[in-house]
Amino acid sequence: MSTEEHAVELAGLRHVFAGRGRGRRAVRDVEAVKDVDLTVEPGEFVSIVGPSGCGKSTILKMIAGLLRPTEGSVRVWGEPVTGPRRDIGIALQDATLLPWRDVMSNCLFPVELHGKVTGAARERVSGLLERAGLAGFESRRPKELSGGMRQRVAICRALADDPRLLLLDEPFGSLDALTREQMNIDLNRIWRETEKTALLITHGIDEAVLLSTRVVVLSERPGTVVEVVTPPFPKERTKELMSTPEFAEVSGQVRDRLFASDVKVGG
Ligand SMILES: Nc1ncnc2c1ncn2[C@@H]1O[C@H](COP(=O)(O)OP(=O)(O)OP(=O)(O)O)[C@@H](O)[C@H]1O
Repeated sequence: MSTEEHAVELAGLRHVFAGRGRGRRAVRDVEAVKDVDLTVEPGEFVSIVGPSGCGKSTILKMIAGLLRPTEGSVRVWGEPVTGPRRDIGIALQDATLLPWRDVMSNCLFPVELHGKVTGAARERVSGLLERAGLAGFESRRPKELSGGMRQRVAICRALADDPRLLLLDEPFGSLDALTREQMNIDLNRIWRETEKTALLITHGIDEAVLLSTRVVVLSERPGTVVEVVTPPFPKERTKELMSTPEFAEVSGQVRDRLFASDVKVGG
């Protein structure tokens, strides 16, 4: 492990999805991301925003070890990523909970995959569920929960094996605006209390500014970093913050860059 330990280090990252076939039915190669350089420090909450299809999920999958870069390197805690890692937790847009398992055993699933479920793991999950406002729902099945509750379970599950890095791909994309705002406040609290490093992909500019220590703006596909905005707010974020002129200014900065980034960078 390197002495200077970044949580995530992306250098010259490029990914091309290979095409297939020939002639009129051929599917062309797609260059999803290129020249992505980004470093995330321990304890940060970094959001990635960018136009639809600019390669955000592709970047996340490469960090998670689910997809190999065509060029460049991905390091997590100083080590090259060669496949899925136990110290990375992931939550996606769809909660993808197992319908026949209750909340507790859904959360314990990644712990089971990696070994034995100990009393300590159960306790950790109970603590997470409590922080997520789900105490008392441990024995419920996913279908007995609301959409927001299911997403909270998915985040608890991502944290269940005590990962050092949390990867979130549009986890609240399917929720209504009000629930989403509440989830953001909850996620900020969970992030502060668990002291994890988090990387979030989102289409929500306000969500990114509200949650993040840094917001990374990508260009249109092939996605590359065009701006990094640092919201100058304390770690604890509140709903009230969103109505301040300072918040509006930072959101405006991200929004302007995002619309400007609709212009292709580097051809
Ligand atoms: N498995 C795949 N095979 C081929 N092309 C793919 C594959 N996955 C993604 N792509 C292409 O790569 C590009 C980037 O996709 P990606 O899902 O990373 O974008 P995104 O920024 O996350 O999009 P969105 O914001 O719409 O969710 C898109 O053009 C997409 O069509």
